[in-house]
Amino acid sequence: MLENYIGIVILILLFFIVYKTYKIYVIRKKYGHIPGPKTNGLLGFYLGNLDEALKYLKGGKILADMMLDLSKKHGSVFKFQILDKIVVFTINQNAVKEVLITENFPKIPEIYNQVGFPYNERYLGNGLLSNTDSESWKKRRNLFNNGFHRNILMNSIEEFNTKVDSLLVRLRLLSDGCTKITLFKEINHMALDVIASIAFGMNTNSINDPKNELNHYVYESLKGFYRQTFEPFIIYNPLEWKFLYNYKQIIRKLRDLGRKQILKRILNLQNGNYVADDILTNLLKNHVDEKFNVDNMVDDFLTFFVAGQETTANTLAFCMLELGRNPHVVKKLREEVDSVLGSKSYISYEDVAKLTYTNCVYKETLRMWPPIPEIARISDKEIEINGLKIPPKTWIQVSTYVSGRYEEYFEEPEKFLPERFLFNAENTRIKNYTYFPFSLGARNCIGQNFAQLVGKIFIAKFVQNFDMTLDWSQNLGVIQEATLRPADGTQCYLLPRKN
Ligand code: HEM
Repeated sequence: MLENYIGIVILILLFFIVYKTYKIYVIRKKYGHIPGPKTNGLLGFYLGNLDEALKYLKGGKILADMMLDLSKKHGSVFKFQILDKIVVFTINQNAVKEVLITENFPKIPEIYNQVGFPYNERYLGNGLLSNTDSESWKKRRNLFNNGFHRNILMNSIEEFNTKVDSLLVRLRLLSDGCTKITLFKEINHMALDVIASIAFGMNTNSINDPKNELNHYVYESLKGFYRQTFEPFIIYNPLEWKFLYNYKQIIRKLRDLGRKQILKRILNLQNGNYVADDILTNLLKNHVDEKFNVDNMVDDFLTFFVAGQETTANTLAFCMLELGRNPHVVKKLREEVDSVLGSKSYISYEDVAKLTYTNCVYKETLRMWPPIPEIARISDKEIEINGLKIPPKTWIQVSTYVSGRYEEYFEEPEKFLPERFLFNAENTRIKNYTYFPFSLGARNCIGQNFAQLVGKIFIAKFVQNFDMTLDWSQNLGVIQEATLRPADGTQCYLLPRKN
């Protein structure tokens, strides 16, 4: 009996190995005409370039650096293999345009389902970011486009100022020159408050009360989510089941919070009217399945925090790191800020438009340190890149990180040079489709104006108010989880500005 079972298991295993071998043989042949890194021996046949990727990670580098090194070696289009998957990577300008704009190839369900439903739990669900069905995405995007329009954001300028000011008040209390401050953490709280307030009319005050429920659950939900990306087999490990159970509870609590908030808004009860939680929960039940779908709304509620909070905070934490390394940039920034604002603390929309150099500093930060370094899509027709035919159903990866550091596109790419974004009369300094930290085309970032506004206001007010010294003992490198982030979160010491 036992021998029979073992025999069956061996047969299934053999069948699996033969199937995988054949599958890998076929895809390697299919993409044989595209250049790319070699794989090592028999193991390399099965694992592809996984060993090289792991070497980068173990060496404290990020995968985006591996792509950069490969593009220096193989040019603007190459392929790499991870297990039984071949990905075509490109920073070719025409290809970037074709993939993201002209053809607008679909998002890859295998990747975005992990964002929507990690461990089969509804997280961002079918929200804007993770939605892979173009028709349903279009309807939702149309719903939200207006809310993020420049004119609407202009009307919120006071609130942007207020939230940044709240953070400045807190930083002032810590600016004694010897208290170590982790700027990423502080800015992350502000980013949550500003999204909560402007997008949902919520007053969260994470800046002074980081333990508030929303901040806590968003933070914890992201932590668990990252593990899925880098430890895909966690679900099969019984020792991790407790973690998974707790993680799912966190997501459920976060979604409950979102549901209640949305209902409060819908029922227009938020203006000081207290509604007990259990009443709200009952109201909620009655609203499900009516003409609007509350679960879909919760998807987007979470999406705006998950897509907007960390990206905004990472960018500003990177920016502060670069300012710490480049005092001459701070000097120039201050000259601009002083001439536009003087001692004024309120920054109007018109002021923001005048902060040209500040804008360049923000853009240069995103060139070097885009929080979302690469984007993958799946082709739904054959395309040609540099004369190479790329078959339909190919995973194609494009990368603003690699483009932004590619010498053919940006001179002295390792240097932080905001001036490169000061456009000359012909507006030709930045080559087309080489810089896209907010992505391009129909599925670009809906929050980009929002992020830039809060970013520029923060940078201007920060240099207007503080002298910063970086803690040089911190890890000044970068980590790549779901997003790129300064490894130690930009640790520094602050003093009130002297001159
Ligand atoms: C510096 C800050 C930010 C950066 C660098 C950034 C970058 C991006 C990128 C690259 C994408 C495309 C992702 C993909 O194709 O998978 C994206 C999409 C998105 N972002 Fe942002 N983002 C930022 C801030 C924000 C903010 C503040 C919000 C909202 C408050 C936001 C909301 C979204 C949403 C909802 C999407 C999905 C859009 C769609 O597919 O229709 N982002 N973002």
